[in-house]
Amino acid sequence: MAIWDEVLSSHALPEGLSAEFIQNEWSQVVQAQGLQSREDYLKAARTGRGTRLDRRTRASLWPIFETFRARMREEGLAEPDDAFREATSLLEVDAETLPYSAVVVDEAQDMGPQAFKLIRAIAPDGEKGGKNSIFIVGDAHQRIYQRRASLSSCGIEVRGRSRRLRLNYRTSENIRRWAVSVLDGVEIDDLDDGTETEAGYKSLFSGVEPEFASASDRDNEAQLIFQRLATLRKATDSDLEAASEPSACVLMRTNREVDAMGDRLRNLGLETVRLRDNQADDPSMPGLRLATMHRSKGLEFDWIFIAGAEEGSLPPHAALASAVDAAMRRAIIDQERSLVHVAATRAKSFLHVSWVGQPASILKGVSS
Ligand SMILES: Nc1ncnc2c1ncn2[C@@H]1O[C@H](COP(=O)(O)OP(=O)(O)OP(=O)(O)O)[C@@H](O)[C@H]1O
Repeated sequence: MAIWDEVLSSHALPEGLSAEFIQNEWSQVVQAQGLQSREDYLKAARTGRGTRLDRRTRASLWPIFETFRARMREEGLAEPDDAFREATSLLEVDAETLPYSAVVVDEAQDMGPQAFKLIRAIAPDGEKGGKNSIFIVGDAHQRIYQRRASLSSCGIEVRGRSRRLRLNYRTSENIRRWAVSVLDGVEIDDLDDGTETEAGYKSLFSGVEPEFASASDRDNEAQLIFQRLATLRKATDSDLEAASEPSACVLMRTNREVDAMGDRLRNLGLETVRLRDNQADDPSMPGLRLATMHRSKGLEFDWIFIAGAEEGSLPPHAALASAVDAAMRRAIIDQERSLVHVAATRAKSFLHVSWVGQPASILKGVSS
Protein backbone atom coordinates (compact mmCIF):
# COMPACT_ATOMS: atom_id res chain seq x y z
CA MET A 1 0.00 0.00 0.00
CA ALA A 2 1.35 3.44 -0.96
CA ILE A 3 0.95 4.95 2.52
CA TRP A 4 2.86 2.10 4.15
CA ASP A 5 5.65 2.44 1.59
CA GLU A 6 5.86 6.15 2.25
CA VAL A 7 5.82 5.78 6.06
CA LEU A 8 8.31 2.90 6.17
CA SER A 9 10.74 4.68 3.88
CA SER A 10 10.68 7.78 6.07
CA HIS A 11 11.64 5.90 9.26
CA ALA A 12 14.66 3.85 10.20
CA LEU A 13 13.36 0.30 10.76
CA PRO A 14 14.61 -1.52 13.86
CA GLU A 15 17.37 -3.93 12.92
CA GLY A 16 16.25 -7.40 11.84
CA LEU A 17 12.59 -6.45 11.22
CA SER A 18 11.19 -6.47 7.69
CA ALA A 19 8.55 -4.10 6.34
CA GLU A 20 6.11 -7.06 6.25
CA PHE A 21 6.82 -7.92 9.88
CA ILE A 22 6.07 -4.34 10.93
CA GLN A 23 2.82 -4.27 8.93
CA ASN A 24 1.84 -7.58 10.52
CA GLU A 25 2.67 -6.18 13.95
CA TRP A 26 0.33 -3.30 13.19
CA SER A 27 -2.58 -5.43 12.01
CA GLN A 28 -2.18 -8.41 14.36
CA VAL A 29 -1.23 -6.61 17.57
CA VAL A 30 -2.06 -2.89 17.39
CA GLN A 31 -5.22 -3.03 15.29
CA ALA A 32 -6.42 -6.44 16.52
CA GLN A 33 -6.32 -5.20 20.13
CA GLY A 34 -7.44 -1.68 19.29
CA LEU A 35 -4.32 -0.16 20.90
CA GLN A 36 -4.42 3.63 20.88
CA SER A 37 -1.47 4.71 22.99
CA ARG A 38 2.24 4.08 23.20
CA GLU A 39 1.82 2.92 26.82
CA ASP A 40 -0.79 0.33 25.85
CA TYR A 41 1.47 -0.98 23.08
CA LEU A 42 4.49 -1.20 25.38
CA LYS A 43 2.60 -3.56 27.70
CA ALA A 44 0.46 -5.39 25.13
CA ALA A 45 0.49 -9.20 24.89
CA ARG A 46 1.99 -10.39 21.58
CA THR A 47 0.98 -14.05 21.75
CA GLY A 48 2.05 -16.05 18.71
CA ARG A 49 4.20 -13.29 17.21
CA GLY A 50 7.51 -15.16 17.40
CA THR A 51 10.27 -12.54 17.55
CA ARG A 52 10.34 -10.94 20.99
CA LEU A 53 10.35 -7.16 20.97
CA ASP A 54 11.97 -5.48 23.95
CA ARG A 55 10.71 -2.17 25.32
CA ARG A 56 13.19 -0.15 23.28
CA THR A 57 12.21 -1.81 19.99
CA ARG A 58 8.52 -1.35 20.71
CA ALA A 59 9.17 2.29 21.58
CA SER A 60 10.92 2.75 18.24
CA LEU A 61 8.05 1.09 16.35
CA TRP A 62 5.32 3.22 17.91
CA PRO A 63 6.19 6.44 15.98
CA ILE A 64 5.92 4.42 12.74
CA PHE A 65 2.42 3.29 13.72
CA GLU A 66 1.46 6.81 14.78
CA THR A 67 2.68 8.27 11.48
CA PHE A 68 0.77 5.62 9.55
CA ARG A 69 -2.41 6.38 11.48
CA ALA A 70 -1.99 10.12 10.98
CA ARG A 71 -1.36 9.73 7.23
CA MET A 72 -4.44 7.52 6.89
CA ARG A 73 -6.51 10.18 8.65
CA GLU A 74 -5.10 12.91 6.40
CA GLU A 75 -6.16 10.89 3.37
CA GLY A 76 -9.62 10.38 4.84
CA LEU A 77 -9.03 6.63 5.09
CA ALA A 78 -9.80 4.15 7.84
CA GLU A 79 -8.94 0.48 8.06
CA PRO A 80 -11.84 -1.88 8.78
CA ASP A 81 -10.60 -2.37 12.36
CA ASP A 82 -10.75 1.42 12.97
CA ALA A 83 -14.26 1.58 11.54
CA PHE A 84 -15.37 -1.42 13.65
CA ARG A 85 -13.95 0.16 16.81
CA GLU A 86 -15.52 3.56 16.18
CA ALA A 87 -18.88 2.01 15.31
CA THR A 88 -18.72 -0.08 18.49
CA SER A 89 -18.21 2.96 20.68
CA LEU A 90 -21.09 4.80 18.97
CA LEU A 91 -23.43 1.84 19.45
CA GLU A 92 -22.44 1.34 23.09
CA VAL A 93 -23.65 4.86 23.89
CA ASP A 94 -27.11 4.03 22.50
CA ALA A 95 -27.23 0.39 23.51
CA GLU A 96 -30.77 0.62 24.92
CA THR A 97 -32.36 2.03 21.77
CA LEU A 98 -30.79 -0.08 19.02
CA PRO A 99 -33.27 -1.31 16.39
CA TYR A 100 -31.48 -4.60 15.63
CA SER A 101 -32.90 -7.92 16.75
CA ALA A 102 -30.30 -10.34 15.37
CA VAL A 103 -26.96 -10.64 13.58
CA VAL A 104 -26.08 -13.50 11.21
CA VAL A 105 -22.38 -13.99 10.42
CA ASP A 106 -20.71 -16.19 7.78
CA GLU A 107 -16.98 -16.85 7.15
CA ALA A 108 -16.33 -15.97 10.78
CA GLN A 109 -12.85 -17.55 10.70
CA ASP A 110 -11.49 -14.49 8.90
CA MET A 111 -12.84 -11.92 11.35
CA GLY A 112 -10.74 -10.36 14.09
CA PRO A 113 -11.65 -9.26 17.62
CA GLN A 114 -12.73 -5.74 16.60
CA ALA A 115 -15.33 -7.17 14.20
CA PHE A 116 -16.77 -9.44 16.90
CA LYS A 117 -16.86 -6.66 19.47
CA LEU A 118 -18.92 -4.66 16.97
CA ILE A 119 -21.25 -7.63 16.39
CA ARG A 120 -21.71 -7.95 20.16
CA ALA A 121 -22.45 -4.21 20.35
CA ILE A 122 -25.09 -4.54 17.60
CA ALA A 123 -26.82 -7.32 19.51
CA PRO A 124 -25.98 -6.81 23.19
CA ASP A 125 -26.38 -9.72 25.53
CA GLY A 126 -29.07 -8.13 27.63
CA GLU A 127 -32.76 -8.32 28.26
CA LYS A 128 -33.52 -6.86 24.85
CA GLY A 129 -31.05 -8.83 22.75
CA GLY A 130 -31.81 -12.08 24.48
CA LYS A 131 -29.52 -15.06 24.44
CA ASN A 132 -29.96 -16.08 20.81
CA SER A 133 -29.48 -12.84 18.93
CA ILE A 134 -26.23 -13.84 17.19
CA PHE A 135 -25.75 -16.74 14.75
CA ILE A 136 -22.18 -17.37 13.59
CA VAL A 137 -20.81 -19.84 11.02
CA GLY A 138 -17.12 -20.33 10.37
CA ASP A 139 -14.49 -22.91 9.57
CA ALA A 140 -10.95 -22.36 10.86
CA HIS A 141 -9.60 -24.79 8.22
CA GLN A 142 -10.43 -22.06 5.73
CA ARG A 143 -8.70 -19.11 7.43
CA ILE A 144 -6.88 -17.19 4.69
CA TYR A 145 -6.55 -13.64 6.03
CA GLN A 146 -4.48 -14.03 9.23
CA ARG A 147 -7.38 -12.86 11.35
CA ARG A 148 -8.27 -14.77 14.44
CA ALA A 149 -10.44 -14.06 17.43
CA SER A 150 -11.58 -15.83 20.55
CA LEU A 151 -15.35 -15.30 20.61
CA SER A 152 -15.65 -15.46 24.39
CA SER A 153 -13.03 -12.78 24.88
CA CYS A 154 -15.15 -10.54 22.62
CA GLY A 155 -18.15 -11.05 24.88
CA ILE A 156 -19.78 -13.76 22.75
CA GLU A 157 -20.20 -16.83 24.93
CA VAL A 158 -20.36 -19.97 22.78
CA ARG A 159 -19.16 -22.61 25.21
CA GLY A 160 -21.72 -25.40 25.36
CA ARG A 161 -23.83 -23.62 22.75
CA SER A 162 -21.93 -24.38 19.53
CA ARG A 163 -22.36 -27.26 17.07
CA ARG A 164 -19.93 -28.84 14.63
CA LEU A 165 -21.29 -29.56 11.14
CA ARG A 166 -19.39 -32.74 10.32
CA LEU A 167 -21.16 -33.93 7.18
CA ASN A 168 -19.85 -32.49 3.92
CA TYR A 169 -22.58 -32.44 1.27
CA ARG A 170 -20.50 -30.75 -1.43
CA THR A 171 -17.14 -32.43 -1.85
CA SER A 172 -16.45 -36.12 -2.51
CA GLU A 173 -14.71 -37.99 0.29
CA ASN A 174 -11.67 -38.47 -1.98
CA ILE A 175 -11.22 -34.76 -2.57
CA ARG A 176 -12.07 -33.85 1.02
CA ARG A 177 -9.39 -36.21 2.34
CA TRP A 178 -6.74 -34.73 0.08
CA ALA A 179 -7.79 -31.19 0.99
CA VAL A 180 -7.47 -32.08 4.69
CA SER A 181 -4.06 -33.73 4.12
CA VAL A 182 -2.73 -30.40 2.82
CA LEU A 183 -3.41 -29.00 6.31
CA ASP A 184 -1.21 -31.62 7.96
CA GLY A 185 0.48 -30.01 10.98
CA VAL A 186 -1.62 -26.83 10.95
CA GLU A 187 -3.25 -26.19 14.32
CA ILE A 188 -6.96 -25.64 13.78
CA ASP A 189 -8.89 -23.72 16.43
CA ASP A 190 -12.60 -23.85 17.22
CA LEU A 191 -13.05 -20.04 16.79
CA ASP A 192 -12.88 -19.82 20.56
CA ASP A 193 -10.05 -20.82 22.86
CA GLY A 194 -10.02 -24.52 21.98
CA THR A 195 -8.46 -26.61 19.23
CA GLU A 196 -10.32 -28.66 16.64
CA THR A 197 -9.70 -32.25 15.56
CA GLU A 198 -10.54 -34.04 12.32
CA ALA A 199 -12.47 -36.77 14.12
CA GLY A 200 -15.89 -37.54 12.73
CA TYR A 201 -15.80 -35.34 9.62
CA LYS A 202 -16.84 -37.05 6.40
CA SER A 203 -18.42 -36.57 3.00
CA LEU A 204 -21.80 -37.82 1.93
CA PHE A 205 -20.42 -39.51 -1.21
CA SER A 206 -17.17 -40.83 -2.65
CA GLY A 207 -15.79 -40.37 -6.18
CA VAL A 208 -12.58 -40.30 -8.16
CA GLU A 209 -9.22 -39.46 -6.64
CA PRO A 210 -7.75 -36.00 -7.32
CA GLU A 211 -5.44 -35.93 -10.37
CA PHE A 212 -1.97 -34.38 -10.45
CA ALA A 213 -0.05 -33.22 -13.51
CA SER A 214 3.43 -31.84 -14.04
CA ALA A 215 3.77 -29.47 -17.02
CA SER A 216 6.92 -28.46 -18.89
CA ASP A 217 5.87 -24.81 -19.09
CA ARG A 218 2.74 -22.64 -18.73
CA ASP A 219 1.62 -23.25 -22.35
CA ASN A 220 1.88 -26.97 -21.76
CA GLU A 221 -0.07 -26.60 -18.49
CA ALA A 222 -2.87 -24.80 -20.37
CA GLN A 223 -2.92 -27.62 -22.91
CA LEU A 224 -3.14 -30.25 -20.16
CA ILE A 225 -6.12 -28.44 -18.63
CA PHE A 226 -7.73 -27.97 -22.05
CA GLN A 227 -7.37 -31.68 -22.88
CA ARG A 228 -8.59 -32.90 -19.49
CA LEU A 229 -11.60 -30.60 -19.67
CA ALA A 230 -12.39 -31.87 -23.17
CA THR A 231 -12.36 -35.52 -22.03
CA LEU A 232 -14.50 -34.70 -18.99
CA ARG A 233 -17.02 -32.86 -21.16
CA LYS A 234 -17.08 -35.69 -23.67
CA ALA A 235 -17.75 -38.23 -20.93
CA THR A 236 -20.57 -36.05 -19.59
CA ASP A 237 -22.09 -35.54 -23.04
CA SER A 238 -22.41 -39.28 -23.42
CA ASP A 239 -24.04 -39.51 -20.00
CA LEU A 240 -27.72 -39.18 -20.95
CA GLU A 241 -28.65 -38.46 -17.36
CA ALA A 242 -26.64 -35.25 -17.21
CA ALA A 243 -29.19 -32.44 -17.17
CA SER A 244 -26.81 -29.55 -17.82
CA GLU A 245 -23.12 -29.05 -18.44
CA PRO A 246 -21.14 -29.34 -15.20
CA SER A 247 -19.58 -26.14 -13.91
CA ALA A 248 -15.80 -25.84 -14.01
CA CYS A 249 -13.26 -23.33 -12.71
CA VAL A 250 -9.50 -22.81 -12.99
CA LEU A 251 -7.92 -21.37 -9.84
CA MET A 252 -4.48 -19.80 -9.53
CA ARG A 253 -2.62 -17.82 -6.91
CA THR A 254 -2.50 -14.30 -8.40
CA ASN A 255 -4.65 -12.17 -10.69
CA ARG A 256 -1.78 -11.87 -13.14
CA GLU A 257 -1.43 -15.66 -13.39
CA VAL A 258 -5.19 -16.05 -13.85
CA ASP A 259 -5.25 -13.46 -16.66
CA ALA A 260 -2.33 -15.09 -18.47
CA MET A 261 -3.90 -18.54 -18.15
CA GLY A 262 -7.18 -17.10 -19.46
CA ASP A 263 -5.38 -15.81 -22.57
CA ARG A 264 -3.84 -19.22 -23.18
CA LEU A 265 -7.10 -21.11 -22.74
CA ARG A 266 -9.00 -18.72 -25.01
CA ASN A 267 -6.25 -19.13 -27.63
CA LEU A 268 -6.93 -22.84 -27.46
CA GLY A 269 -10.57 -22.10 -28.27
CA LEU A 270 -12.23 -22.23 -24.85
CA GLU A 271 -14.98 -19.89 -23.78
CA THR A 272 -14.06 -18.36 -20.39
CA VAL A 273 -15.61 -16.14 -17.72
CA ARG A 274 -13.31 -14.22 -15.37
CA LEU A 275 -14.54 -13.97 -11.77
CA ARG A 276 -13.27 -10.77 -10.20
CA ASP A 277 -13.18 -9.57 -6.61
CA ASN A 278 -16.42 -8.04 -5.33
CA GLN A 279 -18.31 -9.14 -8.42
CA ALA A 280 -20.91 -11.90 -8.42
CA ASP A 281 -20.83 -14.70 -10.97
CA ASP A 282 -23.57 -14.56 -13.58
CA PRO A 283 -24.70 -18.19 -13.89
CA SER A 284 -26.46 -17.50 -17.20
CA MET A 285 -23.08 -16.88 -18.89
CA PRO A 286 -21.65 -20.09 -20.35
CA GLY A 287 -17.94 -20.86 -20.06
CA LEU A 288 -15.09 -22.06 -17.94
CA ARG A 289 -14.65 -19.84 -14.87
CA LEU A 290 -11.26 -18.35 -14.03
CA ALA A 291 -10.49 -16.92 -10.60
CA THR A 292 -7.88 -16.49 -7.90
CA MET A 293 -7.92 -18.95 -5.04
CA HIS A 294 -8.90 -16.11 -2.68
CA ARG A 295 -11.89 -15.24 -4.88
CA SER A 296 -13.06 -18.85 -4.79
CA LYS A 297 -13.98 -18.65 -1.10
CA GLY A 298 -17.63 -19.63 -0.62
CA LEU A 299 -18.10 -20.81 -4.24
CA GLU A 300 -18.51 -24.33 -5.61
CA PHE A 301 -18.04 -26.03 -9.01
CA ASP A 302 -18.34 -29.58 -10.27
CA TRP A 303 -14.76 -29.54 -11.53
CA ILE A 304 -11.84 -27.55 -10.16
CA PHE A 305 -8.44 -27.11 -11.79
CA ILE A 306 -5.79 -25.70 -9.45
CA ALA A 307 -2.95 -24.49 -11.69
CA GLY A 308 0.46 -22.97 -11.01
CA ALA A 309 0.87 -25.13 -7.89
CA GLU A 310 4.65 -25.11 -8.01
CA GLU A 311 7.32 -24.46 -5.41
CA GLY A 312 7.97 -20.73 -5.27
CA SER A 313 4.33 -19.87 -6.04
CA LEU A 314 2.52 -21.57 -3.13
CA PRO A 315 3.43 -19.61 -1.05
CA PRO A 316 4.93 -16.90 -3.26
CA HIS A 317 8.70 -16.82 -2.87
CA ALA A 318 8.68 -13.09 -1.98
CA ALA A 319 6.24 -13.64 0.90
CA LEU A 320 8.42 -16.34 2.44
CA ALA A 321 11.54 -14.23 1.94
CA SER A 322 9.96 -11.47 4.08
CA ALA A 323 9.71 -13.78 7.12
CA VAL A 324 12.02 -12.59 9.89
CA ASP A 325 11.48 -15.52 12.24
CA ALA A 326 10.18 -19.07 12.38
CA ALA A 327 6.74 -17.97 13.63
CA MET A 328 6.21 -15.65 10.66
CA ARG A 329 7.45 -18.29 8.25
CA ARG A 330 5.11 -20.81 9.82
CA ALA A 331 2.14 -18.42 9.64
CA ILE A 332 2.77 -17.77 5.93
CA ILE A 333 3.00 -21.49 5.17
CA ASP A 334 -0.04 -22.39 7.29
CA GLN A 335 -2.09 -19.70 5.59
CA GLU A 336 -1.03 -21.02 2.20
CA ARG A 337 -2.10 -24.53 3.19
CA SER A 338 -5.50 -23.14 4.17
CA LEU A 339 -5.74 -21.35 0.84
CA VAL A 340 -5.13 -24.60 -1.06
CA HIS A 341 -7.65 -26.30 1.25
CA VAL A 342 -10.25 -23.66 0.37
CA ALA A 343 -9.49 -23.99 -3.37
CA ALA A 344 -9.67 -27.80 -3.33
CA THR A 345 -12.91 -27.93 -1.35
CA ARG A 346 -14.66 -25.81 -3.98
CA ALA A 347 -14.76 -29.00 -6.09
CA LYS A 348 -17.75 -31.29 -5.96
CA SER A 349 -16.61 -34.28 -8.00
CA PHE A 350 -13.30 -33.64 -9.80
CA LEU A 351 -10.05 -31.98 -8.76
CA HIS A 352 -7.00 -31.51 -10.99
CA VAL A 353 -3.79 -29.98 -9.59
CA SER A 354 -0.98 -28.94 -11.96
CA TRP A 355 2.38 -27.17 -11.77
CA VAL A 356 5.45 -26.25 -13.79
CA GLY A 357 8.77 -27.45 -12.37
CA GLN A 358 8.60 -28.82 -8.82
CA PRO A 359 5.24 -29.21 -7.08
CA ALA A 360 4.91 -26.93 -4.03
CA SER A 361 6.29 -28.67 -0.97
CA ILE A 362 3.08 -27.92 0.98
CA LEU A 363 1.36 -30.41 -1.35
CA LYS A 364 2.87 -33.37 0.48
CA GLY A 365 2.82 -36.71 -1.26
CA VAL A 366 1.93 -35.21 -4.64
CA SER A 367 3.54 -36.55 -7.80
CA SER A 368 2.31 -36.60 -11.38
N1 LIG B 1 -28.71 -30.82 4.23
C1 LIG B 1 -28.27 -30.77 2.98
N2 LIG B 1 -28.74 -31.65 2.06
C2 LIG B 1 -28.28 -31.62 0.80
N3 LIG B 1 -27.34 -30.75 0.34
C3 LIG B 1 -26.85 -29.88 1.21
C4 LIG B 1 -27.28 -29.83 2.57
N4 LIG B 1 -26.59 -28.84 3.19
C5 LIG B 1 -25.78 -28.31 2.27
N5 LIG B 1 -25.94 -28.92 1.08
C6 LIG B 1 -25.19 -28.60 -0.14
O1 LIG B 1 -23.79 -28.67 0.13
C7 LIG B 1 -23.09 -27.63 -0.54
C8 LIG B 1 -22.30 -26.80 0.45
O2 LIG B 1 -23.20 -26.13 1.31
P1 LIG B 1 -22.88 -24.69 1.86
O3 LIG B 1 -22.44 -23.82 0.73
O4 LIG B 1 -24.00 -24.26 2.70
O5 LIG B 1 -21.64 -25.06 2.77
P2 LIG B 1 -20.61 -24.13 3.51
O6 LIG B 1 -20.26 -24.81 4.77
O7 LIG B 1 -21.07 -22.72 3.57
O8 LIG B 1 -19.36 -24.23 2.53
P3 LIG B 1 -18.02 -23.38 2.50
O9 LIG B 1 -17.85 -22.71 3.80
O10 LIG B 1 -16.97 -24.44 2.25
O11 LIG B 1 -18.16 -22.48 1.33
C9 LIG B 1 -24.12 -26.84 -1.32
O12 LIG B 1 -24.15 -27.32 -2.65
C10 LIG B 1 -25.43 -27.16 -0.60
O13 LIG B 1 -26.53 -27.10 -1.48
